[in-house]
Amino acid sequence: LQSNSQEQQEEEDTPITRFQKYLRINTAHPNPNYTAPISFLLDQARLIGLTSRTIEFVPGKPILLLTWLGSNLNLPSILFNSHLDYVPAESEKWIHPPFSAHRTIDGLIYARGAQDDKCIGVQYLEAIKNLKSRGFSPLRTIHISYVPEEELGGFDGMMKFAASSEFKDLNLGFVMDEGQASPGDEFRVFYGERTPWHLVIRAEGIPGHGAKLYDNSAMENLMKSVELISKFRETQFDLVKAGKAANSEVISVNPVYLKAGTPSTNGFVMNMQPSEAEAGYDLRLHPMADPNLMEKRIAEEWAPSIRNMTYIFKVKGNLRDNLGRPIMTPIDDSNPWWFIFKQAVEATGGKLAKPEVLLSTTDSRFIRAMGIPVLGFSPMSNTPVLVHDHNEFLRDTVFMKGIEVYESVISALSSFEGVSAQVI
Ligand SMILES: CSCC[C@H](NC=O)C(=O)O
Ligand SMILES: [Zn+2]
Ligand SMILES: [Zn+2]
Repeated sequence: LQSNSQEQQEEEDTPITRFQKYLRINTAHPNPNYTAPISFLLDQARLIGLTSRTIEFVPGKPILLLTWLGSNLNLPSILFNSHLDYVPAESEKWIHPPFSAHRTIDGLIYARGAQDDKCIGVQYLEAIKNLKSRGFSPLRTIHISYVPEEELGGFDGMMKFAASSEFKDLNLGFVMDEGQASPGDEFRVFYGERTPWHLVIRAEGIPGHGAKLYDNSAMENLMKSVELISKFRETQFDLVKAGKAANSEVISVNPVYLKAGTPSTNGFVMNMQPSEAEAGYDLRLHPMADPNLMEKRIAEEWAPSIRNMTYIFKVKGNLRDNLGRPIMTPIDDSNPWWFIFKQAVEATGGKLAKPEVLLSTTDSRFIRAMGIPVLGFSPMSNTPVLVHDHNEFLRDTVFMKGIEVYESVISALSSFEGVSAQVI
């Protein structure tokens, strides 16, 4: 009986079943399907009455842009962004298959992407659909973007889009992008995020017999650095453990690979000390961190040339905008969007937690770097943070509440007339 009612439930066309359909389209790396989700979204957009455009900066990696024109085309527009891709999932380690979007009797929807970030991609559309059916008409133009490749750093997605003339022509005044779930009653909101530096350090030395003790081998030099980096990591982690800083307020540095040794047919040659060794690290820097100080530490302590070491950055995100300011969206009197957003959330009975800097990284950084204010927000309260984890889920009632929150947020932001000219 139960399975029957579940099947019936899934045949209906509701916001929840549309969410499930979107989740089931496999957009996991390394081979995300970008055509299927875009055709799904285009169907929705047509039904709702939004205009659409796809732009392809990199072949096979399209961006979908949906638009609801405002009544005053002179005012800067607003953008709601989400990404099409999600990270892979180890199916056999999940309690429900990650690509089936199973909804339990209790209303939990298990799926890769349920939190990160297909929820918001559908909620934006559902909210607009409801606003349209209530006869609302926006003053400012509303855009919704669906971008590829966020999970790989956005280099073939938002980075190219943000640098384009198409983006400039949108004349954006304010942008909303993904946030993160909140285990408590309050919604979380992000005004900035840490910047990624992907660092590779390399040591070279003369090879030698595995039985010989000698100075300056590649391995010895690399291991010295590994120890120093671990010590630095500990100083940062200690601040967090002592309650002196939040996780996102310190500099994190985590080893992600080690590469050394001379390969043989059954593993590695065991009696040879190798002539080259390298290690990869994922660093994340708070926007207020000093990038010059960090690079000095890397050059002088972690990869000093006097120990035959070199370093390169695979990724080195900017910490400052073109005017030299830390890349953060103001959340004070200087940013009226912040107050409109906050009021709109509170009007639905929602409460906001103290605004935060995000631990990880999203596409927002490319937009903030251009001086456009961005808030990161995914309306998921009373929900454990399961981004990139096994058993990612979202409760149906939380998803539905999020639609209501976006109705309020979208209508408020798109009705904002702007700061009136100052009277002298
Ligand atoms: C090099 S930026 C990578 C972006 C990625 N975003 C989500 O997890 C992250 O690792 O934070
Ligand atoms: Zn995401
Ligand atoms: Zn992610």
